[in-house]
Amino acid sequence: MIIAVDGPAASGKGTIARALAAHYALPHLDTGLLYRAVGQTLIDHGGDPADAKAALAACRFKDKLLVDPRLRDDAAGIAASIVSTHPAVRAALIDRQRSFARQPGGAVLDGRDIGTVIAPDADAKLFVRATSQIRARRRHNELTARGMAVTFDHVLADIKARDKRDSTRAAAPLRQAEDAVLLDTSYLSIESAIHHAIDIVEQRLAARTSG
Ligand SMILES: Nc1ncnc2c1ncn2[C@@H]1O[C@H](COP(=O)(O)OP(=O)(O)O)[C@@H](O)[C@H]1O
Ligand SMILES: Nc1ccn([C@@H]2O[C@H](COP(=O)(O)OP(=O)(O)O)[C@@H](O)[C@H]2O)c(=O)n1
Repeated sequence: MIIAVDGPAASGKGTIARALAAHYALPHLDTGLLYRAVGQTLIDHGGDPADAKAALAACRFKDKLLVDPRLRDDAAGIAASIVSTHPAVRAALIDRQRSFARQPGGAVLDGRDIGTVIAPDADAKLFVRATSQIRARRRHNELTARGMAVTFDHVLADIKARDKRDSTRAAAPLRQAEDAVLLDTSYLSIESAIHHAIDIVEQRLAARTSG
């Protein structure tokens, strides 16, 4: 079974994808980390994320970078959202994501274009959203808990800029797949968001077996 979980920054898609993976005993891939690794490689080497050629070269990052905690920083997120606008970067990362999705037994992937581009044939698709204020509050809490000195207003501005870039880019923009189920987590606790997500997947599976 392939489960696709998409949505904007800090909507809760990673939390939901990890919980679904644990519930169904499936492997999970946070595809945002791949773009963050490309962004971080450029930060480390003084490259410009807007330079498509430099960004493509940075796609050859070492796998050990994927566990580097710096990938969770704001700077890596912003650089990721710039490198991800280059079609050549998206193309360089596509095989890895598609083969993860198609491994025997299936997988859960979360990102921006899983339901639309990476796994359009996924068995269940969720589109997770929350208001930008609530997402900024969550991300701000997360960053300050990690000791980063960043203001709420700064995080909110970053989230809005990233939303705009992710949804207006020409290559694989952030959008809800037609057959994805919308899950608004704005006023849901983590537990209840996970509960709703499992319900959605169960309904999809039931519809598939009865249809
Ligand atoms: N429903 C929720 N209510 C409150 N906090 C949440 C909820 N879902 C996720 N979070 C918290 O918000 C932050 C961002 O969640 P995450 O799942 O990493 O989002 P995304 O993968 O969409 O960027 C994390 O600190 C997470 O624990
Ligand atoms: N499948 C994906 C995943 C991430 N991305 C890009 O990578 C950036 C970082 O993704 P992320 O999922 O780690 O970001 P958060 O939602 O966790 O803040 C996003 O802003 C997107 O621009 C993408 O283009 N396609």
